[in-house]
Amino acid sequence: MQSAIRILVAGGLAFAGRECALADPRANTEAPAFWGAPTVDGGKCCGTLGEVRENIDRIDAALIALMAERGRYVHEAARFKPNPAAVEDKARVEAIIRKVRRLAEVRKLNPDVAETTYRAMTAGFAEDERRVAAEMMRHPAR
Ligand SMILES: C=C(O[C@@H]1C=C(C(=O)O)C=C[C@H]1O)C(=O)O
Repeated sequence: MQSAIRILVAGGLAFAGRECALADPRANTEAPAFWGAPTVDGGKCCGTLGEVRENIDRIDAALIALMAERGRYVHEAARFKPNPAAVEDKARVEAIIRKVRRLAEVRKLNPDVAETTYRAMTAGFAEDERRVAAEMMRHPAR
């Protein structure tokens, strides 16, 4: 009796797993869309989740290049701070947040996404700048 129950449960789980695999787009990035029509590039994109992700990967590479350039200026900013405790500038961060929210609106990007990203980014950059400032204090090259 118990083994019959075990077989039924195992069969049910296997069936549910198969259903999930069929419905789960992560299992097949070449499957057609479930809903709607393509919205990007004048309706040319995208036919598959794979195509969506190729574009996201291309944009991520460009964003990282821009972040690296931003990072070089953040390191430069450390030269104008007397010590690591003086690195963080909350008023400047709030001004940046207001600016990027406005820019996002113009570009039809959800301003909340811009704000969340920039709060994380400026916190990360400030941490990095503190490390650079501490290094400068240890080895002043004047
Ligand atoms: C780069 C600076 O230092 C820190 C990093 C900031 C940033 O990532 O934009 C902004 C303000 C500071 O917290 C700066 O003071 O401008």
